Amino acid sequence: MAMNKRMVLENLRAYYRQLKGTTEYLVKAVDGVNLEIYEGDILGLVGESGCGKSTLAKTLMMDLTPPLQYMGGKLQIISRDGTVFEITQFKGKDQVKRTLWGRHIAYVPQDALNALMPTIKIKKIAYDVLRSNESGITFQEAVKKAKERLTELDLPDYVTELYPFQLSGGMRQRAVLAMATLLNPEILIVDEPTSALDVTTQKIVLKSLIKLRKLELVDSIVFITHDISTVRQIANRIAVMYAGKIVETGPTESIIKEPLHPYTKALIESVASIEPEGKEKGISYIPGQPPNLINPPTGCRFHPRCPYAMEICRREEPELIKIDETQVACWLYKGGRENV
Ligand SMILES: Nc1ncnc2c1ncn2[C@@H]1O[C@H](COP(=O)(O)OP(=O)(O)OP(=O)(O)O)[C@@H](O)[C@H]1O
Repeated sequence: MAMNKRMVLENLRAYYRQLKGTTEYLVKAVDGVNLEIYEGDILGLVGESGCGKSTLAKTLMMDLTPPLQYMGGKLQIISRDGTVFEITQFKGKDQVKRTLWGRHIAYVPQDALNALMPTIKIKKIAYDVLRSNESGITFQEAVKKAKERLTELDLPDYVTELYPFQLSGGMRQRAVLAMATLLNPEILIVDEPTSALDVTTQKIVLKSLIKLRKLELVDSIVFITHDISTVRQIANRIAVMYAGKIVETGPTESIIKEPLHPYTKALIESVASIEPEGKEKGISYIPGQPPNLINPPTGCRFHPRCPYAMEICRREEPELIKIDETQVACWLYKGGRENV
């Protein structure tokens, strides 16, 4: 089955410029990311805290403000009608914002629960979003569309009449999703959408995300989390990020059941050993620490923590190679899976 690409990232790089005294340091938070996102994907982007997931989300939006800066690489959105947007060729953030945000790509950040202005009713928020795309739309038409979208996400339509502060956490999170997707963007990026919610509410929010996909209100979702067990419930594909790079991508089941990269293995084992109690945010049970991204390790960035590290791993960086449906960047697989 031919799959339509919706987003292509090639060697994408974005660094934080940090000044200590008179010396400038570059924090290489997104450092050569290669990834393809397809129509129909719910892609789980996983990795420990600090590996660059949120920075990658900002880079996908080209929502870059100092000290974060684009450093190179390719970033494309392919729209439903086949238009290819070369995002890095745009002239500044304003042009990206006008052309792409909300229409082709939407982002619900980590602090989305507080993102809505508490003193503006949901219907006014919807009107502003819809008017930005279609200046002639009337207030009544906008409210009607907002009610439809809220209903699609199983929220009562009177939510339009409420202020964000009147909504519970779960309802507010779904209202944010509804508002972010009013213009049916091809791509929706959600950063830790459920981490602040209790388990029951988490399930409801995950259901809303699945619905956005099923109803084809969005084509592809990138779901960012440090929690691989949440991703398992919703994603068809997983991309594993470590120290600014994607180290493995593939179908959810093969990543969970047969992880190839030693980092993915460690990540999955760490979850298996701590469930269900120890899932507090940010806790890592993988021995060692993620590296400093100012001076990351040479070769494979995971080699100092890797139980299988070989000489070549310290010296040379592994490229992503294809093994069945999975892509993995690891020297263990240089000669194919049989070599391991
Ligand atoms: N404003 C900043 N200036 C300098 N470095 C930063 C800045 N913001 C983030 N970083 C660094 O960039 C790296 C990636 O951070 P990022 O927030 O993208 O990771 P993450 O995987 O999303 O983590 P989390 O799950 O905790 O949100 C980290 O090393 C972090 O310390």
